Amino acid sequence: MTTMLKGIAASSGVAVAKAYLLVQPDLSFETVTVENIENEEARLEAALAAAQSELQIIKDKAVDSLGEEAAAVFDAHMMVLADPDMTAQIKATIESKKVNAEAALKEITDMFIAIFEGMEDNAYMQERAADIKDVTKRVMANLLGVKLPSPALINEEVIIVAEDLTPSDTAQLDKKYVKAFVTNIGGRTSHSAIMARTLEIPAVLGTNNITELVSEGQLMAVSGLTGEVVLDPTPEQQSEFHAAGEAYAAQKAEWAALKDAETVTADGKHFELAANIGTPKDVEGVNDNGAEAIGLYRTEFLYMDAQDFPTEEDQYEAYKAVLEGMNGKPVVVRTMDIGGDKTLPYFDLPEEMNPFLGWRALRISLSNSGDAMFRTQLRALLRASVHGTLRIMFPMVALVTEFRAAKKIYDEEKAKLIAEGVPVAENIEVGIMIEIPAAAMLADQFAKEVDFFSIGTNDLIQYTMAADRMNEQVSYLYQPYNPSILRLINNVVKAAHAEGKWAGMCGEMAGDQTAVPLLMGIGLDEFSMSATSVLQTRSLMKRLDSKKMEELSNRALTECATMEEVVALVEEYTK
Ligand SMILES: C=C(OP(=O)(O)O)C(=O)O
Ligand SMILES: [Mg+2]
Repeated sequence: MTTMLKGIAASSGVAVAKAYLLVQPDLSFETVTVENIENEEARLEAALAAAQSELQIIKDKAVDSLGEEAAAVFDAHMMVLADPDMTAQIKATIESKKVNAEAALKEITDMFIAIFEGMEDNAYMQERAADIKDVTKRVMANLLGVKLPSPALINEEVIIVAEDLTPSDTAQLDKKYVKAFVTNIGGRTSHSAIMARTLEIPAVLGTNNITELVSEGQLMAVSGLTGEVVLDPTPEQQSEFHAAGEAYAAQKAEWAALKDAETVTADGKHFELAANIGTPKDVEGVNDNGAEAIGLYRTEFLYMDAQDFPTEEDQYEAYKAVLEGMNGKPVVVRTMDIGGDKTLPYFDLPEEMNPFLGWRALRISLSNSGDAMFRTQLRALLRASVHGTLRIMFPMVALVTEFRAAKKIYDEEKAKLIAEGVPVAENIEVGIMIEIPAAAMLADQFAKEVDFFSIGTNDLIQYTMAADRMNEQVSYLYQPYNPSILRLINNVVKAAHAEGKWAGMCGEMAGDQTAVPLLMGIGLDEFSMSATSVLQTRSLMKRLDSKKMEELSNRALTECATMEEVVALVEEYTK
């Protein structure tokens, strides 16, 4: 029977394909007495061999998409599988206890895990314990004949269904086969949504319970334009979704004609259209979509995709590649923003009640344990600065004194490099993100000391509304067009201009087609968004008159009490 549901439209595009459940299967089993020992040992051998070949394929794919170093973890897994001692002990247990392979596998691997985990001050052995756990799951799944989800093994067109997707899950999705994804949690500004837009994979998030409603292989139709998801669509519904997909493709082709056009309004005012990136690989998409700059390079992905802190040299290479790839166009690099929903396996972040209100981003960089990491990043950036137009930005600034402390460290590292005779570019702008209401309120004071602002609305909205950006139950409070948010933004832009500085925006609101007319009216200088939204925004700006948008924003700022009133006003002014 056809089921329809609605989630948050998080990445544009339409798809009709079979569901692929990326959820952990039930690996429970009964311990049974077996007579046929040989048969049990053969089952074990077969499961080990199947797990080995699955891992080989996963590893090969990971080498292609993430590089040798990041894929090395799978070598460790394959070594565990091939360990003759462990296999011998499992077989010995089957023989002596006359139990099924599942029970013997569990008994022996549990024993190894307990021994390794017990070596508390030996990080290497702790990691081996984690490897054994991972590998055991795969062998157990093969014994039980259930499928362990392995997105890297997908070789037909599917729609991924999951509770949530981590940035590294998302990075492994192959666009050739993954036609869309649908999740239980997350919203437009969650990192899975941002990655989906970068990869141009349609996505609907925050459906609450899609993982319970859909079964493996069930046909689904998904629209990342409207947030609609249909299970077992009728042939008519399938053709409707296909038609919507074609209309969207035609629209995209129209926008593509604006790739080399200037971003000017109908009355000739220029706005800078920039793109956000997560890795040097994304630069290609930035140029393909005709962006004029990179307004946010989220460097934390460099840290998240690594097995250990990235070295100064590794970072230098990444920053250089991005600067060179942009051919002299400005690149705003944000220093690392770890914490919140972004954790590092090799860095001990404390368990917190409220990670988004906790120890994250610049707060880590300015602490004793983050100091060395921060200085390494700044040195890599300063060294790379000669390869293009670099701007540096600090995330999560609440206090003027935090900016001063960060700037002092920056000045120290710059002076050291110059003393060492290392060339450093002369005019590197140093600015801050405005994503905490305290900084938005005090923008006039900050503006005297910083070179620029970039408003991070993803966080600014969640902190202003006290509504977690990942929690769909409070997503109704997550209101970019609420007059309170517009007033904060207006305060920031006007404060910057009063000091002769520029103000941009790198939160997802900058590419939101309802927000853009308001932001143009407020006088935002730079709009940085998913690369895939740039051309659509250029097309919108070309149609609009800047003076009329000023009138619109003034009215929204002074007359409106609710988001709905603002939206109605935008509709009236952009018809
Ligand atoms: C751009 C932002 O940063 P992130 O989404 O990485 O938190 C923001 O908060 O708006
Ligand atoms: Mg942020």
